[in-house]
Amino acid sequence: MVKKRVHELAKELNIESKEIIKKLSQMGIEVKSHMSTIEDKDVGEILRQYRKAGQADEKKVSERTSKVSETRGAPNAAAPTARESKGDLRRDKEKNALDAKKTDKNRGTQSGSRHRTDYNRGPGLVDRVPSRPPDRRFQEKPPEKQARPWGAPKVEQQTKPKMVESPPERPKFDKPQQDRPLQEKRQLERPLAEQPAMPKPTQGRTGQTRPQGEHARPDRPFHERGQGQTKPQPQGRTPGTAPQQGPTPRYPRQGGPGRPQDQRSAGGFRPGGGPAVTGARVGERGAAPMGPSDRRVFDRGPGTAAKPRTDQQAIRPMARPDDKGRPALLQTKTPDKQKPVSKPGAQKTAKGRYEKRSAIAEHAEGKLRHRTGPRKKGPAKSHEIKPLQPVEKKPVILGESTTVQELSLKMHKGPAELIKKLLSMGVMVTINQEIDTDTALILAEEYGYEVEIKLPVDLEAQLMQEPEEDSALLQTRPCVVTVMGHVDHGKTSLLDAIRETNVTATEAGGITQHIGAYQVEHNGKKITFVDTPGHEAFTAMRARGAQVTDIAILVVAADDGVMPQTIEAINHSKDAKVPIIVAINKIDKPGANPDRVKQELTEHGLVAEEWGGDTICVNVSAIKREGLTDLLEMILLVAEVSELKANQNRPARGTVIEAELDKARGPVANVLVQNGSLNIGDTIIAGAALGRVRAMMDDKGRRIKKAGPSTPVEVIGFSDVPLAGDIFMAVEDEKLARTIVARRQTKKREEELKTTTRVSLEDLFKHIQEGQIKELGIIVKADVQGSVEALRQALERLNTGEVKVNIIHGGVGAISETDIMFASASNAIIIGFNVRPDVNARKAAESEKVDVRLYRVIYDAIEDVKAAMSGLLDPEYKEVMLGRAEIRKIFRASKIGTIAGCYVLEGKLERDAGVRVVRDGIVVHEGKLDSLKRFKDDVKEVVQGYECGLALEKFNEIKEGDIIEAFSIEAIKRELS
Ligand SMILES: Nc1nc2c(ncn2[C@@H]2O[C@H](COP(=O)(O)OP(=O)(O)OP(=O)(O)O)[C@@H](O)[C@H]2O)c(=O)[nH]1
Repeated sequence: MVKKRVHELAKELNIESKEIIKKLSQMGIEVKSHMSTIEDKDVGEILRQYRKAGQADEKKVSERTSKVSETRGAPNAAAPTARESKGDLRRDKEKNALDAKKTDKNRGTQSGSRHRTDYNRGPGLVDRVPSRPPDRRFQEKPPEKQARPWGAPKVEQQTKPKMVESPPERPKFDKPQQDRPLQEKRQLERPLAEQPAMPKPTQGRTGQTRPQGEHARPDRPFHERGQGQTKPQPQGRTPGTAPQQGPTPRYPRQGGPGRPQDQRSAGGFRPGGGPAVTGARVGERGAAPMGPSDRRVFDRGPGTAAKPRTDQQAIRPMARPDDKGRPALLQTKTPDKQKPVSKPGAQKTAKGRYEKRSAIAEHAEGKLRHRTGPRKKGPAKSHEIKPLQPVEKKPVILGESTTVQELSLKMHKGPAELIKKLLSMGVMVTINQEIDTDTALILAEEYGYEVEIKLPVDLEAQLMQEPEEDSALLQTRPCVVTVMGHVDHGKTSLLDAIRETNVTATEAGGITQHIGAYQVEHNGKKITFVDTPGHEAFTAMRARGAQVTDIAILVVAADDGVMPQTIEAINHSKDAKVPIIVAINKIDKPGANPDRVKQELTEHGLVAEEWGGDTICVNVSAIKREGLTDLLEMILLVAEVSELKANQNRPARGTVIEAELDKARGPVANVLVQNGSLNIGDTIIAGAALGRVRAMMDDKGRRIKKAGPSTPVEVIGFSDVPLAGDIFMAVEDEKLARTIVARRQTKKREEELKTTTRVSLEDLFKHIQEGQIKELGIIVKADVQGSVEALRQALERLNTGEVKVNIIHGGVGAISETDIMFASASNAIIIGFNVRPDVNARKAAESEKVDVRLYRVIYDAIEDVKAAMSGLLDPEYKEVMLGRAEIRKIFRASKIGTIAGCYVLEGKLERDAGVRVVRDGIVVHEGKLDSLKRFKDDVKEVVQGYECGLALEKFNEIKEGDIIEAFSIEAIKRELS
């Protein structure tokens, strides 16, 4: 017969092998391990001892279960007493073990064996396993770990009332159902974090042999000690217990972590599983194998009187906003005294959490709701999910101008999208190109943006702003007189006569070519005269905002009468609201007729005083110096009536009359100080020129240190040459002046780029239509003088009523850089016949944007000009220069012909390009390439810096030094004019 091993016997007895070993040791039998064999007699002895103990257990269990049945008023169908079969020892033992575990579990112990159950039962059983102490691991666990699982029957509590230390409090567990709401309410009033997941053991500890005070720590609250276990659970909880970490299980688990599997199975409840021992009892109440929801029903049933509060703890309802209408039991409101550890605002936080969940849920469903009531303050506020608000487009703030990129950032649109949009609007821009405010405004409005235009602070206006004058500081100033009139009516002669100087003699050709300003004194009063070459300068000055003159002297030759420029001068003076004094000059001449002049003036709104009008007319003779005094007196009279005053104790301000660049002195400006005083050392600004007054000369060339109002002076010290008509001023803030000058220079360059319109045959008709061009200047260059003359005559015959052809220059030879510069200065085009521009001329033509037309047939040149003047020029094809090569060596081959060894000077030569042979600027041949080689290989192209060999189609008369020009003809799109 095979001997039993230790573990086999232990398994048979459902105990641990260790206990068998210990038992054998007590019997004086030493075994090494659980695999050791045991003699049959020893096995019999052990079995005998355990059977004896098992019978005692059965008896006790039977007694307990009977009492439970009596207490619950239900038949004890599953009582162990029903089992009479002594042969089924193992099942009996298991049953006893299960009952024992239930008891232990309620005590808070984790005894998994019958042995331990026996150990707790009394001294009589301890002797059997004296060496095994109680398992402290489970007793020392936190209360949550020792809690009785939900659903565990309270049979032991009922069957062992003698173990309860405070019997009078027991009825609390046996309260009828109507008392439970209060209990549940207390349970719910407790913050979730305070509530342990499991009920604390109450009965279990009382059933232990260990003295009550053993586990009770003096520093712990009373209810955590042994005495506290007799109290109802809600009150027996520890205020201030550490908040439970992690989510609270809705239902207590039957077998928590660390619990032996056997105990779990013996817990009396198997969710979804077959009924265990206590499951049978559940079934007695009409409950089938239950799920979690069933458990709650079960625990709240009438038959669960002994059940304390586990269900409320497990299925504690969450705080809900609709608690108001719910029974008090389910409401979450808690009196302050019932929540000793609840933090201020905890209730709101819980609510806020709920609201957050609700908001998330609503958001997920796309049902964003709008809060109608006032928003509650508190911690929950930060957790709320606000409903999405429609994105509001902020107004686009525009400045003076903006780039496409800046606008795209402001409008949150892609630059490409804006460029595309602008293109559809007919505006072709790049990403970094500036667009004006109007365009930006339209574009922003296209995308539904509001636009705010905030122009930067206008420093210019700030500078130009005239300070308010204190009338007490104003003093009478000399009047400024401008002399105007038709050509050769004697303006300069009259001034000469007045100044008693002879300026005319110094003028080249006797024609006034610059603006002069002079000051004379008559009867102790100064008069400043400004001589102008004509009305255009006058107009230009006014266009720049300069109201230079106080009185206009209109010179009309008595023998000539009112002429076109006289009329223009009248109109300008009227437009400037300047009083006019008519000087009828040359009265000494035999044909002089002042009355006819007065008559003619009346036709233009100037009626002489003697004829009942208000126009002063003075008969003068500049040559004979007659009537000059009368004229001066009339000037002073008008000035007096005008009450011309100025403050000479303020920074100077005036107008640039003329300016030039002197080789020795640098920029020199003739300025008229109109207000304030200009001093040496003053920082001055005029247009885009900045400077500091280094020296000043009066109209007689004398150095002065100060120039008061209405004083013409020559100023040295400008950094650049200002323009005639620019307003100049002395500024105290040099930094501001520099900033403004920099801006003006930038603006000036931009305007120059915008307004520079070079005439070309392509847009000639457009300019003619716009009235910008009334004369077409042409420079003719040809290979021979005969061609020049032929072209000149042919072109000059093309004059029409709208435009006149003016051959400003004609010559023989290649087109030079000088020709280009001349054409640029005259805004003319260049027509080349059988000639080519040299390298410098080509570069100059590109930079100066001079239109250079090259022809080999005179007729073509004439037809082009004719078509351009009539708007019929067909610019469908345009020659594009590809490159130039110089012939450096000539090779002659009998089969091929003449081969040119070339060096590509610029660009490239292409095999299929058109070529032109240019010798000394003269085109000697135009045709195509026959071959293009690099060494022995045919190539498609040869670029700059490389040598090549080429042969021309049907042309062998090439020479070393000839230039081969390669070109292509490109079709260009005709634009509608
Ligand atoms: N007989 C006579 N000749 C005069 C008189 N005044 C000017 N002249 C002559 O007229 C011609 C033109 O005189 P200017 O003083 O140059 O005339 P202007 O109006 O200044 O001419 P621009 O400067 O070209 O506009 C000169 O030959 C003068 O000698 C005059 O009172 N009598």
